[in-house]
Amino acid sequence: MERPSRLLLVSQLCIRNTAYDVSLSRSLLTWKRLTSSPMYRFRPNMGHSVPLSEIISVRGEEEEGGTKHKDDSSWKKIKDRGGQDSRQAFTVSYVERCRQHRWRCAEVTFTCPDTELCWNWVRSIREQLASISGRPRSLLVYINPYGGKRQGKHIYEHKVAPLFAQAGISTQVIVTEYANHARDHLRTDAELSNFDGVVCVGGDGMFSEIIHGLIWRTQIDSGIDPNCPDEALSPCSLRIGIIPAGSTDCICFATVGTNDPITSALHIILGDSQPLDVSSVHHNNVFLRYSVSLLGYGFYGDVLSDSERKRWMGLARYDISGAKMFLTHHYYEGTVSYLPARGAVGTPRDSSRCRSGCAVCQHNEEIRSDRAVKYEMDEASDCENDGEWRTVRGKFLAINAACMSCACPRSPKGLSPAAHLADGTTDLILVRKCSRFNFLRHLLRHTNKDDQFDLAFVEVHRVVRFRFTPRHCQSDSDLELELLGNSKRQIFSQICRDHPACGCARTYSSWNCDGEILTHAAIDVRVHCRLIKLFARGIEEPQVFEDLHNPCAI
Ligand SMILES: CCCCCCCCCCCCC/C=C/[C@@H](O)[C@H](COP(=O)(O)O)NC(C)=O
Ligand SMILES: Nc1ncnc2c1ncn2[C@@H]1O[C@H](COP(=O)(O)OP(=O)(O)O)[C@@H](O)[C@H]1O
Ligand SMILES: [Ca+2]
Repeated sequence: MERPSRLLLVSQLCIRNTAYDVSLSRSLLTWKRLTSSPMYRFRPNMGHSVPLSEIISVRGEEEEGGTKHKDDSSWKKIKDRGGQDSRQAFTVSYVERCRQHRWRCAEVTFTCPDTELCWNWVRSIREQLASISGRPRSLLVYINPYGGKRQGKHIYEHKVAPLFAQAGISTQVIVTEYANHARDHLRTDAELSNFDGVVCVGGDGMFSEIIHGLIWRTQIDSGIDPNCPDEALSPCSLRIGIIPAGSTDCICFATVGTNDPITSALHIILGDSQPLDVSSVHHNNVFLRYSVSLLGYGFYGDVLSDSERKRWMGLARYDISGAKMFLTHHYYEGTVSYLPARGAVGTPRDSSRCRSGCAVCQHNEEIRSDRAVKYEMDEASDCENDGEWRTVRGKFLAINAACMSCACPRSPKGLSPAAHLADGTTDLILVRKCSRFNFLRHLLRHTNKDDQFDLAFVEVHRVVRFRFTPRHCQSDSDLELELLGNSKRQIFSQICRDHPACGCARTYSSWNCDGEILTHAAIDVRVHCRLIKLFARGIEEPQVFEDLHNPCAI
């Protein structure tokens, strides 16, 4: 156990009638059983340490007749059951790590011999907590009541709000009334200076609304034109917390390691910060959307278009549409050009993964800033100036770009398992036309340990920018999917009905952009390194929590 340096307080206090040596330093709260009791003499005395940075709150507490009366503000002398001795108690709530990256709120209650000492402990711990920088005091919360299983409001009220209250965080809560309510509120109405962060209760689609509002607002406030694909965008200063309450929730899963509202709430309370790359998507120099997870044309675009019509089925819609699109086996012709990430450490085939405090992300960030200083250029465009565009033409079943791993419960390692959250690159995955059997092999490898890229018809490139032009668009890039409209779609679906499960070429698919359908097939995508920040820390390596002592050992 780390020996706390410069102790602020040391006392003998009791936990459940057992005496402990308790100490507080600037970084740790430690309690260790006194060994004088004959009962414990021969048992190992490990002690227990909680980093100050993982303490949620401390509160004064009265213990009377076995029932506890919480009292945050005032301190009263209380009597024990016999009515003779006076005792005071305080309770510390802290983060406890459970299996599979889940966090829980654990509590330990210390009883003190006198009021003065007890008060001293509470005051000292509170002072240390107040000196931790980066913890939010005030949050703007958006709840999508219709996301996922429609549990957003319930999840927030029952699992999250009590924790925020306990941590002394004030909130303004907005339950959205229509799609894009949160986006539009953030763009124009929200008084952002009142808040230390924004909380999104919903799925990937809701998160997408939040980042669209926040990024847009930040650019307008900084005098940057978000429509220009070559502009270096200004990073958003407010962090975003995700309380998962949607269908896939891959952004939460890939940045925290689990989809659990309590774990997410605790990351927000501790004030974690995880920067995230964002891709901007343009069509003919007109801004379409931002993406942080999956940009998918072909298979994933078709699955999303089809599943939107089946929303009433709930979460099963992705399975039904997935199976249908797999059988339909459409492929699409087009040209992909991309700018490889040069000078960046890491490749999409690495066996190492982006984890909390990722060295690859940090290294690439340093390279970017060094270059920017050296060549006096903006950081976002430096990779592009010395790069060489490459072009791939062909028939594709799927074209996917993953700015992050896109891990989710359905695919725990994700679409691109070695992708990084904040390295300024996206992994461009090209799945060429192949047999259904081979495509199934590729898809199934998303769900097991085998490498989904180790197949002759799959290629993957780590890029900073790419463009896609569908074949029939090549001479007429203005063609809009929307204008294609129903007439052409009907012709194609007629053809497909005439040839069931034909595996035929369709002219256009659509792009699935973080769960939203894009209106154009020809797009220009550019990665903006660390444009936003989340209240998260990336997925922790397992040994981080194995090293920490388990309170159950007390
Ligand atoms: C035959 C077996 C096939 C298994 C294939 C498993 C691959 C799963 C890869 C999923 C990648 C998910 C990327 C996240 C996408 C979300 O933005 C989007 C929208 O999520 P939301 O509904 O808003 O939570 N969900 C989907 C399925 O397109
Ligand atoms: N009040 C609302 N009514 C209808 N749709 C909404 C509302 N608030 C948000 N939305 C939209 O609902 C869509 C799905 O939300 P999301 O929370 O991502 O759930 P899911 O993961 O189930 O798709 C998003 O595109 C979002 O814009
Ligand atoms: Ca990335």
